[in-house]
Amino acid sequence: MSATNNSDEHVNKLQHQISVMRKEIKNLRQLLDSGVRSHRKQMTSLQSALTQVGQDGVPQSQPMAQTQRCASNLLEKGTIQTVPIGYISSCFSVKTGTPRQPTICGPSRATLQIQQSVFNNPGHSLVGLENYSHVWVVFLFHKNGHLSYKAKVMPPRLNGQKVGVFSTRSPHRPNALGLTLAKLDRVAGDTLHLSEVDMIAGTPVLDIKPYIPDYDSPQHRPNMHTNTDCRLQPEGTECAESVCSEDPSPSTEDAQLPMLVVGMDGGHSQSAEPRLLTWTDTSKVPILSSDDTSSSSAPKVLGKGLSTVLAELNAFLSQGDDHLSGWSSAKKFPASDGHKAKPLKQEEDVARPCYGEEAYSTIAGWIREPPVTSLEVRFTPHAERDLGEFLGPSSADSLGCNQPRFQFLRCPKEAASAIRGILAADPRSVYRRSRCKDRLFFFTLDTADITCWFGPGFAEVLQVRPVAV
Ligand SMILES: C[S@@+](CC[C@H](N)C(=O)[O-])C[C@H]1O[C@@H](n2cnc3c(N)ncnc32)[C@H](O)[C@@H]1O
Repeated sequence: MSATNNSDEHVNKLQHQISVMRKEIKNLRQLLDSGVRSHRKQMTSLQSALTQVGQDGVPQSQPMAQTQRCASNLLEKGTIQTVPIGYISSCFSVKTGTPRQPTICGPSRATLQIQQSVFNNPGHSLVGLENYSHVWVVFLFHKNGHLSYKAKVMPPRLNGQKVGVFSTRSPHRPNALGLTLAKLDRVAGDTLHLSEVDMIAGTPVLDIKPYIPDYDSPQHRPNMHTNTDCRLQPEGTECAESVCSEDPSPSTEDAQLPMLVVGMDGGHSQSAEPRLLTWTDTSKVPILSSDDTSSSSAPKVLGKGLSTVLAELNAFLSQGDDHLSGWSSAKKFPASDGHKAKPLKQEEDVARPCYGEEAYSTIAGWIREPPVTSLEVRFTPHAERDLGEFLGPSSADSLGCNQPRFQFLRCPKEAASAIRGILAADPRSVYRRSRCKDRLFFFTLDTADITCWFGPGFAEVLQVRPVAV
């Protein structure tokens, strides 16, 4: 009897506990709901507040993380609030008479001071830029007068003929964005000293990027694994065997580009990076010695030792102007000054040729000699087979089966080439590279999901699967 009473009591206690817990859960749910509601409200007001910035100039005092979340939402929709990083002071005050392109008038000079409202220490944002001779300036045509634009325009030099606005550099375009490649004469603290500009005073500048011929000039681009000939491999059929093997020979394009690359021991007092000197017009570049410069292999030239290269360069230059015929701008080139190792300080006038004498562009040494080495890329036989299954976008379905099909890439061989390029450059973040070395790495290329892993000095593709639809 007493045992039954005890178990009844126990059941009652349990039931009571359950009902208390239910109440607590209900309360928690209510709290959560109201929290979510207020969070949503906050988000909406943040978004509308953000859209106001720039229109009324009121700075937002919202928490950073929330603001960034909202800003990224806006970015994804293509809505951005631009904040000029500075305003041009230039020798041109009105549009009339301002050069139509920077190449028209080299001595056209300007300065750009980075605004303190953008960075607490504006000068910090320019550290390293002194290694470059040219910068892209992205700016607003703020004096367009009206914001109208037409699909077809009449470029002055076409004398009345019309062409599509996007085939021109007309200021009257949607978004009124201008792009000028300016010469960077000097960086002094928070200020850039420029020449070869075509912007009027007061022009709001949105961004500055270093000019890097390897990225920005097709004739200077290194071999990008793009010379795949899909015709050698019937699309999606017999590719599997050799689809992933590396091209044995360098591209002919590579061989034809005798770009002179000279390592300069800039004796840089602030950074250990060497500067590279590259001739911008490779077609006019005299070749120093067939062994060293005809192959356009920058690391090879640099690998020789800077002093040897400088000695060779000086020897070449001291041979006189005869060797420079057909290269008129170089005749005035200040051979010794321009090539001597010279400390580059931010606040110092850099020994660069004056307008009309420059025949080169310079870039930071780490662009071509980065501390991150490129990786060897391998495919497992399994991954090769996977990739060989894919068809090109226009190939006829073989045997009517449901083979995976690329949308953009022309054939598995081209895909293998793209994968090689991506992995050789080690796409991992610094964090992943150091902290999660052993993790599998996934990425998507066209319609293929790629799985790989990284070992010391190599990346190996393990699997290539069609993207799940
Ligand atoms: C043809 S645009 C080319 C600008 C730039 N190099 C580009 O390709 O985007 C150059 C002309 O724009 C005009 N211009 C320069 N700064 C401007 C500004 N802030 N607002 C409106 N027009 C400007 C000048 O008349 C100049 O001759």
